Amino acid sequence: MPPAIETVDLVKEYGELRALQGLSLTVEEGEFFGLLGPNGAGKTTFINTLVGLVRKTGGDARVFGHDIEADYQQARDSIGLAPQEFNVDRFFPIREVLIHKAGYHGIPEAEAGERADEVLKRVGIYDKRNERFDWLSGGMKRRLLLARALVTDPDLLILDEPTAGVDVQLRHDLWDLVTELNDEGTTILLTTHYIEEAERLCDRVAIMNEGRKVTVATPDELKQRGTDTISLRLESSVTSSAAADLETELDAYAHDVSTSPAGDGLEVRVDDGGSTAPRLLNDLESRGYEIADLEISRTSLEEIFVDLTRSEDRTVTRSSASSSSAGGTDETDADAERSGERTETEQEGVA
Ligand SMILES: Nc1ncnc2c1ncn2[C@@H]1O[C@H](COP(=O)(O)OP(=O)(O)OP(=O)(O)O)[C@@H](O)[C@H]1O
Repeated sequence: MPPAIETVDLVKEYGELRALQGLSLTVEEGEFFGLLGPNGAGKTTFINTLVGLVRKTGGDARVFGHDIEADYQQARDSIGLAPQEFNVDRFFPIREVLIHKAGYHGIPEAEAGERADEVLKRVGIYDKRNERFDWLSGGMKRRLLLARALVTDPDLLILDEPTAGVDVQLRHDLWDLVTELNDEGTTILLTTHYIEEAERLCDRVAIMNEGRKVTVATPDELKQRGTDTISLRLESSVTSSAAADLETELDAYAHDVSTSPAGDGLEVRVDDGGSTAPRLLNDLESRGYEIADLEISRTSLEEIFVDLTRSEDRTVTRSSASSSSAGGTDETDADAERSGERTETEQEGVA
């Protein structure tokens, strides 16, 4: 079976700007794959390229072995996209929106109706089926985007920041639902700014920055790249000259040693806190320090992410904040013409 997504040297230029700079990425069938990166890293551009909303400038991309340009329809039919932005036709009841979507992908009307009901139930807004998009709450709108992505029963579900701005309860509901879908065999590509979300859900994550892949790894592998901090409280204080000596003495395994202002606290940064702590305790006790308390903390995935994507002129969105992006389409007329989906009646602009 070919990979769910395979891109080789994928390039997208918007005029002078290279939003994707030769991105090669493989997502295996059945994976739950996360795409992380600061604002403007190129995540939405990558997704929009896969679904034909943005025309690549160079490189290759295949979805389940179908070339996204030469075999556009097969590639597109296998993808369900829940985009970042609300782009739903506001004039039709939402059940009809879903039926139109299914119809566009070749599903007969009777079956489309059944599927619409099924996915509306699945995302928990079946009782709203005859209402228009504008009448739904923000959380219900997110649910609808997911229902629309699911109505074609896609093999690959792409979620572009599905939980941006939703409340905690809905976030957990959505997590449960996408986990269930993945367990049933749906491959999932998720972009998110919530590092906790990626850590909790994804088998592997790719970290992107400025249109390039920085790394691909499991969340655990990424965390192992970080350092641990051993925090100690001492019975007596360390003088500043003793602290400088300690730093030299522990140099064999400590990246950094710092003392608290009162001198009775020490923070020692090491690769592996668990295995280093006994040695550190010995070293300190043999120098006459008595330890009152010890705690080990790991570098969080968020800190590693920030380190990997640090850039002078960029503000990285931290996990406590949501984000928004243009993420849209500046597409040329030729692009618009080519991506027939953009002119679908049920959708405004893109999907
Ligand atoms: N339609 C467009 N026309 C011109 N430039 C664009 C367009 N869409 C995106 N860009 C630019 O391409 C770069 C990548 O944007 P993109 O939206 O793909 O990033 P992103 O990683 O999805 O960001 P975010 O996390 O903020 O959603 C940015 O510099 C952005 O300004």
